[in-house]
Amino acid sequence: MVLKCIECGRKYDENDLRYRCECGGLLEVVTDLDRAEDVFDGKNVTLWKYKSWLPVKSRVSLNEGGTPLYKLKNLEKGFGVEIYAKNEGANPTGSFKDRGMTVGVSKALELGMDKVICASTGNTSASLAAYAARAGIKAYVLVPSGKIALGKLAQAIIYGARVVPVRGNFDDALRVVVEASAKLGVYMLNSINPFRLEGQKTIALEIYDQLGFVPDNIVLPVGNAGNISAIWKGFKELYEKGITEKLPRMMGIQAEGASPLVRAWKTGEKFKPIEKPETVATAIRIGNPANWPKAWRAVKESGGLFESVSDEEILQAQQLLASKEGLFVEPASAASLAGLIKLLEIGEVDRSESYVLITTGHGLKDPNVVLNRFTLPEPIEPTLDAFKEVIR
Ligand SMILES: Cc1ncc(COP(=O)(O)O)c(C=O)c1O
Ligand SMILES: N[C@@H](CCOP(=O)(O)O)C(=O)O
Repeated sequence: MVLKCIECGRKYDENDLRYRCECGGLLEVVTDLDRAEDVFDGKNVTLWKYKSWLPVKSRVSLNEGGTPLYKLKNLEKGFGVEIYAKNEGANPTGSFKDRGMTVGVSKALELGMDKVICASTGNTSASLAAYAARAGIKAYVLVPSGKIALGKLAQAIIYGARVVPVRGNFDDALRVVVEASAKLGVYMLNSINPFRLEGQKTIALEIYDQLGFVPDNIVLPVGNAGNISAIWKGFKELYEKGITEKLPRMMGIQAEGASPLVRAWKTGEKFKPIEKPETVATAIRIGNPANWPKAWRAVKESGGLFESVSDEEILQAQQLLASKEGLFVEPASAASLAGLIKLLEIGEVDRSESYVLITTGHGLKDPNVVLNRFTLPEPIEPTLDAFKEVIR
């Protein structure tokens, strides 16, 4: 396997320690499709079932992947469309990042690296910390001070990472991490690292394996824009290998206050970062998505779209998923349903098609966002009469 620049096509050895091309372009792994096996029988789905599609030989694993794909029957009745959710909150640390980290940390060991680093709005740091612990190597995680959900911070701390709060947002932290990885000999495991995205492309492989068909549309939240690029790469490889005959449309959803891709998409202007991103969905509070050229290509090639949703729409969708389907996801993940609802309302989508929402992270990671919106009633006396009063 080799690394290839998505801008100029220059190739590099897979063991070159680099994250970008000399021209500055993003790199991607060129998968050896002759080696990739047709294992799609709908059985025993886990990430490592697809090892012949992945660019590593070693394996640092916590049994990631194999996440449930639910048919959202109650929401389907309400909205009159076929909807599924691929629930990535069921991964070992509660988000899709584990798919990237099992491959990324395995690659770090193959390259002989004993220190890893990332910038994070929370989930990447939790996941990197866990996989570094499993591998017995040191993790440094830089997070925007005061802007990371409680559960994610607790995870990074308890897994033993060196947590470094930064006075600034995610984009500022990532700048420092990119410099540190170039100058201090630490291996960077943000999604600019193409091996991270190889792990994440297994979401596509699993969706096909579990459904037995390629859905018409994939709807997912977009932050640093790695996941949408990775999932598209997975579907394209299935297609290029001749296993599937169809490709889905990729629909990327951003929060209104952090939506540089939506702005460029809708205005036709050149992509420009947002200086001060803001949203209740802290996981996607990102103004300068590092993978934006890959995400743009995924949406363009697939005939998809970018759309934005307000914080209120995100929180309502979070409540809907929990109260109608028993799925508690974090706010960023609910942006996928919020996006689909908005697209249905404005008539931008076809009601006869199927939609798979990627619910990217577990709701328990960010309990405050729920507790801040709801107040408990006064306590009652411990008697049946008091309870009867309540339900009267
Ligand atoms: C829960 C959650 N959802 C969505 C995203 C967005 O994914 P990406 O950065 O790959 O676009 C992130 C991280 O950015 C996340 O943590
Ligand atoms: N939401 C992410 C942001 C960083 O994205 P990455 O995929 O580039 O690591 C996080 O959890 O930190």
